[in-house]
Amino acid sequence: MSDGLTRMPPSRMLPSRVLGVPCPSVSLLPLEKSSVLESKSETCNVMSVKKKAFFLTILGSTFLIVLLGYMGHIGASMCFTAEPRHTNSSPTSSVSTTRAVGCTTAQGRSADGSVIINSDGWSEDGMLHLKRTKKRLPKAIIIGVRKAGTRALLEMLNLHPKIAKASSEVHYFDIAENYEKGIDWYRHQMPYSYQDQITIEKSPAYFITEETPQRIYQMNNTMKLLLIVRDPTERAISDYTQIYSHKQEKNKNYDRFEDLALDPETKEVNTHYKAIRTSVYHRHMAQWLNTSH
Ligand SMILES: Nc1ncnc2c1ncn2[C@@H]1O[C@H](COP(=O)(O)OS(=O)(=O)O)[C@@H](OP(=O)(O)O)[C@H]1O
Repeated sequence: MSDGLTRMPPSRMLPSRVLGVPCPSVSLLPLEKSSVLESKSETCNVMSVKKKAFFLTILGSTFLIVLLGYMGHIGASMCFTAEPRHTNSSPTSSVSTTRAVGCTTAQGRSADGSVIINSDGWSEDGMLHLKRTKKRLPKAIIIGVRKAGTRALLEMLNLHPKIAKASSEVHYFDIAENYEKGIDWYRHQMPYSYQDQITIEKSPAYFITEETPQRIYQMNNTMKLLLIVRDPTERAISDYTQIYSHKQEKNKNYDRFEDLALDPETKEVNTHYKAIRTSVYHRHMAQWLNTSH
């Protein structure tokens, strides 16, 4: 009595290859020897199952590796600081956003020192940002005055889509250690921006630092300088209060404002005290006005 196995075409009954691997012990068997056939078939089936399991494991592992690699890519991308503000700030951004993924550790720079972005929208400096954006030197700087509302001014300006602000105070022109790092370092502190945007940074200490006007002038003599001032006495008190609270946070003592602001002997205003000195605007302004000569 035939058992079904013998009625099957050889190719279905005894696959000569299992997942592309030859099964020689089976492919040479005569069809009529059904008993042998069955036992061999079982052998082959067992082997086939093993091989299938083996190759499925390989396939599964490959899939897992690819999946993990993809997730790793996403994870890496998420580590970077995207600058979503630009997403809404350019008419081209809706197209750019979908392409703005990628990361690499290479430090690619163009001849003028700008960070290069390749055609896929991948940054060459390990940062995630939008295609066609790059780090550019500022065209405007809020130079001060400290405690006069410089942060508010920067944030308000930054509401405009054509403005790209540096996220923190850069202190390039007033701190010698930063200035010595050079113009590329300074550019690197800037946000990614489109060509038609104005990059802006604020470092209120610039206004009162003697070297700053000349340094800015040397870098760009058409730089737009923004100065916001406040009632000098209120500004000095605000300045004192900030430092006082920092001292308190560290459980450190700090003199009273009147003891610092007034000369202890003459009781005149102590213009050597920094909070007062900063408020004598005309002295600092003279430095700026004389710079280009
Ligand atoms: N719109 C507006 N009008 C008036 N005053 C304002 C405004 N925005 C900020 N401020 C006050 O400015 C003080 C903070 O100034 P800055 O942002 O320049 O401070 S800092 O130099 O960056 O530390 C801080 O002053 P004090 O509160 O006296 O410390 C802010 O309250």
